[in-house]
Amino acid sequence: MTDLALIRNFSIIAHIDHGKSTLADRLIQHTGGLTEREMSAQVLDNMDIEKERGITIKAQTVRLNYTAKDGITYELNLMDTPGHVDFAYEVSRSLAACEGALLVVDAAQGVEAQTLANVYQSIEHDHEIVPVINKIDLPAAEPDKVRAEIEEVIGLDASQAVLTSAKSGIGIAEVLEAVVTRIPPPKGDRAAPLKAMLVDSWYDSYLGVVILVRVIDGVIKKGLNVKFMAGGTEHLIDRVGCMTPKLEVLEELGPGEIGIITAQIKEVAQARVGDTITTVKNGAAQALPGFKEVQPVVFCGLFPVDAADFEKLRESIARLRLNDASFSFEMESSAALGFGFRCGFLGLLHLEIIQERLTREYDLDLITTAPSVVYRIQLRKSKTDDAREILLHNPADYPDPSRIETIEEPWIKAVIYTPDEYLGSILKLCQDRRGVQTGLTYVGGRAQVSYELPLNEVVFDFYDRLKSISRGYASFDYEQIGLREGDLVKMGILVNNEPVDALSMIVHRSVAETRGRHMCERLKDLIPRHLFKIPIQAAIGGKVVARETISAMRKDVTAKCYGGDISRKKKLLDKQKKGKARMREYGNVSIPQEAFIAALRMGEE
Ligand SMILES: Nc1nc2c(ncn2[C@@H]2O[C@H](COP(=O)(O)OP(=O)(O)OP(=O)(O)O)[C@@H](O)[C@H]2O)c(=O)[nH]1
Repeated sequence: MTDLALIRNFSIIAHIDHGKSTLADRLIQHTGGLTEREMSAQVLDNMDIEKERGITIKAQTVRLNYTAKDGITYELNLMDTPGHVDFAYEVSRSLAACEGALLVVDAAQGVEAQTLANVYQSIEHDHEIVPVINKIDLPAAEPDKVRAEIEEVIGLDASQAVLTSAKSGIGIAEVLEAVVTRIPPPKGDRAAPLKAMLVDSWYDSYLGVVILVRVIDGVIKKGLNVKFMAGGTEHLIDRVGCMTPKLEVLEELGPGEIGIITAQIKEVAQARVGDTITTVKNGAAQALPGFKEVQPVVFCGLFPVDAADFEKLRESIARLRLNDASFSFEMESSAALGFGFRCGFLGLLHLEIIQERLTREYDLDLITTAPSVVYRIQLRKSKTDDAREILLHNPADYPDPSRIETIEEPWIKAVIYTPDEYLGSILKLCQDRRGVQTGLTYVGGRAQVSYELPLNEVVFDFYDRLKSISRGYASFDYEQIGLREGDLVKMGILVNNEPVDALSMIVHRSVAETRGRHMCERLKDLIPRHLFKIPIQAAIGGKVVARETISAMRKDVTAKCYGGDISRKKKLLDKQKKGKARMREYGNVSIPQEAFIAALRMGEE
């Protein structure tokens, strides 16, 4: 156990790409946590997909032993936080485990939407915030301007901001000194009943479920019987340690310390982020505040392209779920797609990550149906059924419209930060997505716009569109603000007069016709011609709101080689067959896999 006065717990908050992971790696290197050789790039982002996309998904923590200028060796616990809005709750728990934060701002880009969102959270946790202006090596760096911006926009004193280049290693020692001298040590009582916050958990193939904890009061050690207060389960601690970033086994973790424990737990679902850990005997009476059950907000169906892969998909999903308790799945069957799973995610990025891992790590070809949010529907009484409330996760389960009293949809509050010249197009985008503007301010040639938007309008491609119309300069952050009633209807898509349930979606009546028209136009381009004419229709109830027709193909593809080289003909047929494997048959129409996702991108409106 370390004396409380010598502990510093801090996190790094930053907008995506401002250099958080690079700085973290430098701090580890400087304090000797790893030798140069062990120092593979970006130690903290240890998942492949994280590395590829350059974003942090899971919070990780490392302990650094730093001997400061005063000659004293301090225990620094550096918490890496996820850098994406989908993981906001995990961020809030990581922040709650610290007393301070380094606020990393890119010297060329300045303050961005996500910087603001995270810094306000950090302020709410009463953190001491140390501004770090990074990337000062860039020719476009303007540290003085960024310093002024931090003061003006966030209201923090930035006169003592540390200037760094994490890439070339400038200012790293200064950052460590600032952590020791400016961030306060934790408080805690060793004699009090154990109270530790479960900050994060992940699955390790050797250790089983590993739990990251922050001890508030008391002591946690091997052999202790503990209770997870929200989860209601009891476990025997079999290992206590910390990451340096290698695992180092410790005797115990005392108040104020951050470290890891294992307890023969098989699934991360049992170790819920934000839970309070106490002893079974003489434990704490009250749990720590702030625990929340995470709920998936975006749902979609995942179906194997090849029905024979269903079992493999089931196993792969179950395995992924061992390590990610925040996504949910249940079996679903669709008339057109056969057997698959309805899965729930924290957001679109989370959806993409899971989908990508299934495709890549488990080698599965998947069809993803239209993502949908969760709607709350009040049903009227019918002859056979009482009035009741349902939660709709799947457009295919949309009830008989005559029974619907009200439908409510989730809304978000979004903050967009953009250079002035893109403001007009951004306002139009938000307006087209049924947004309600709630604020607009200017700071140094940049606009900060706040909008309330239906989540349903954001889940498809809002972020991509925002990035493309602002050439990547606009940034976006959101939080959920609850349900609101809306005039929402189910729009079905018929291909050759057959409903394709995987393409049906819930839309607001005011935009249904436009969406329906776009969808039909897109499908017309995406579905190959057949030997017969194919009508594509968008319909609400029995009413067709848009229609396109794919004209018939004139000739059989092999007709060209009639009487010619037989091997060429065979090749063509093979090619066709391969193409077919990635198609889905609807009645007698083949729809390529890409059509399912591509058709959902709303595109220019
Ligand atoms: N020129 C320059 N580039 C830097 C510096 N620090 C980081 N970078 C680069 O900026 C990019 C983003 O850095 P990361 O450390 O991955 O950013 P991050 O903030 O951790 O990103 P998330 O994990 O997505 O939040 C990388 O290409 C880094 O090499 C710096 O001081 N100077």
